[in-house]
Amino acid sequence: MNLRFTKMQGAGNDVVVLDATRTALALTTQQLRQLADRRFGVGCDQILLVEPPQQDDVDFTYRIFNADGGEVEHCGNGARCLVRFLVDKGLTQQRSVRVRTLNKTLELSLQDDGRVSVDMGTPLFDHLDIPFDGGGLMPRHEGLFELWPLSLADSVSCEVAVLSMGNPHAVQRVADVDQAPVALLGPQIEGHARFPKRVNAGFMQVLSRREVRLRVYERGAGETLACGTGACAAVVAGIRLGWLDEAVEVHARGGDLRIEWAGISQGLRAAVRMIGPASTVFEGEIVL
Ligand SMILES: N[C@H](CCC[C@H](N)C(=O)O)C(=O)O
Repeated sequence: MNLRFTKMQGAGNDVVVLDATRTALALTTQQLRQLADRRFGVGCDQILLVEPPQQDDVDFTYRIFNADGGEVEHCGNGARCLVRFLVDKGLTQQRSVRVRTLNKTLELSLQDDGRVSVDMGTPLFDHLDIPFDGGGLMPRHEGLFELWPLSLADSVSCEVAVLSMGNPHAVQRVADVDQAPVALLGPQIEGHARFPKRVNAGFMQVLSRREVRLRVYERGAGETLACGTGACAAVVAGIRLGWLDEAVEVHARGGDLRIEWAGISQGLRAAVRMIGPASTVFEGEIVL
């Protein structure tokens, strides 16, 4: 099969975008993995498949596949790339579009400065929604947001905040992200038994109440240069834990994201807003 694709990146998190708005496209897990492979394929962290809407309150369906071929619920950096793709390809005449993922409806808006603003929806904290197995332990009292201990190999343990942005996240605070053992602990946290659907593992260094540095070992992709939902999860966790204000600059290794969540002043059901870059790197055709 010859397949046209567009290679894009948002803060260094790179994606392959496939247009299935006019012709249906069904790729096997093996084909997805090959597409994402940096030697045998194009190479990317995630593959985004754009399809016609399945419901009348959205403009497109937005499907996301990790480099391991698994379909997932959300990709924040990918969402920014998506609206840039839709506008550049003339698939929409609007500068704002609504898209539906597996479990979320997102509003994406192209800003005059070229960055993209995304309404990332409401974070979820109930362990069943993440999902997270607290092992019979429950928050010490209703509504308390706290860190949970995870036992790892060689008697190592860490404490993580757990929450969902539609996809699962476990965020820990570290003194220095450059020194954080992401390669060692990331895979152990990703596959930890307390996360039935695995998890994205965030490592956050708090520089001030309005600025953090973040590294994320992503479920199904490994460490990426940025993780949009990971940035949202880290800021929401930091706000609920009293470390951060309601608007934060997140410095990822591949670029900067602005995350806003008025979850304290407007209640936990407030939506998270993410603003950041998105750009096309190249177009091509691959033989799968
Ligand atoms: N690895 C994530 C999907 C991509 C998320 C990330 N690339 C983003 O920008 O949000 C997961 O399995 O939930």
